[in-house]
Amino acid sequence: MSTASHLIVGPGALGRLLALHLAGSQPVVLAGRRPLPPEQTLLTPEGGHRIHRLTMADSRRLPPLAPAFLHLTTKAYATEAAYASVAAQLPPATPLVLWQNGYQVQPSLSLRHTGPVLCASTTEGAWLASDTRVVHAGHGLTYIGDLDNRYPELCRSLAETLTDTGLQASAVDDIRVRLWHKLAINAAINPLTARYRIRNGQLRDRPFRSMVNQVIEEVAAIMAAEEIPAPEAGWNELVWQVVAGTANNRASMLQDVLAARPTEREAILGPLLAAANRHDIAAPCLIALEAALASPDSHR
Ligand SMILES: NC(=O)C1=CN([C@@H]2O[C@H](COP(=O)(O)OP(=O)(O)OC[C@H]3O[C@@H](n4cnc5c(N)ncnc54)[C@H](OP(=O)(O)O)[C@@H]3O)[C@@H](O)[C@H]2O)C=CC1
Ligand SMILES: CC(C)(CO)C(=O)C(=O)O
Repeated sequence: MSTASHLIVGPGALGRLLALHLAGSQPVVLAGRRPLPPEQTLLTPEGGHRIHRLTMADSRRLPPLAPAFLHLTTKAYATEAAYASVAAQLPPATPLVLWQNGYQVQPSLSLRHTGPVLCASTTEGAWLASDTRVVHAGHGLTYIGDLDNRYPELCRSLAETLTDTGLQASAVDDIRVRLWHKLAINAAINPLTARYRIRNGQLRDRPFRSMVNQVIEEVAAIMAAEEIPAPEAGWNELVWQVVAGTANNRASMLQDVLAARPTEREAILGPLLAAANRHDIAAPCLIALEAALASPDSHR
């Protein structure tokens, strides 16, 4: 049985970014559902490149492995299926690391998986240029924690490993709050940019600015009811800072809509709408965005 330290399932933008950072110093296996060339190139934000020959595997037929970490880097809507396909092939106590945006898979898999479940919330940015190239668009920060704070040492050790490879990471004891803060940002930016096919910075213009502010108002009320502490600078500042910092970006949800792929709307809007329902809070803007994105016309 191989002692590959990191098994990464989901060889997309984030999975390859992670694999190509870890590969210089750690045993890594990158697993997916379709064959990819083992030689992979990472284009760095500084304009350089790193090439590694990665060990690739079919996620449905893994070689015998006992990894120190199983990283799931699929989109939120594909994560349960990816987990189901690999979990039975691995020792049940294998630590799992969930890299998804939103707050959908984190609570359910934390309950279901028998080993430790760590959650990563990252502001790294990556996109795929081809089957052999991933572009690291911008450096970010990654927070690692588990929902019940049962594995602080494991979180620290993973954060140190990631930082050593060039992905700056910290272990935190409030990952739930951090995931909800990121979800607030994604809820205010992604659905509107996807619905109106605009770049993030255009949200500052009329008529979108007031729509963003209305979404923030609804999100803030839901967060308060869920007892998620507001960021120090307030919800408005949190969102508008990210809009300014990513003004030229096409948000991931817009990219998904343009490429006719499913979006992560359920993982981002779903937990907010469920909480609004639980606390009897009106959320007309979030409901309208969810309905617009759920409609088959959203991809036209
Ligand atoms: N990219 C980024 O910069 C960031 C991404 N994130 C989050 O990370 C997650 C992943 O995003 P990203 O990397 O961009 O997404 P991608 O779509 O680029 O990658 C997802 C990968 O998962 C694979 N996959 C899907 N189902 C399975 C399965 N059952 N078994 C194995 N592999 C599977 C897909 O392969 P296939 O080709 O077969 O469909 C694809 O390679 C998302 O939740 C996203 O929100 C968070 C912060 C930044
Ligand atoms: C922060 C933001 C909105 C940047 O585009 C993002 O996370 C995304 O596109 O999903």
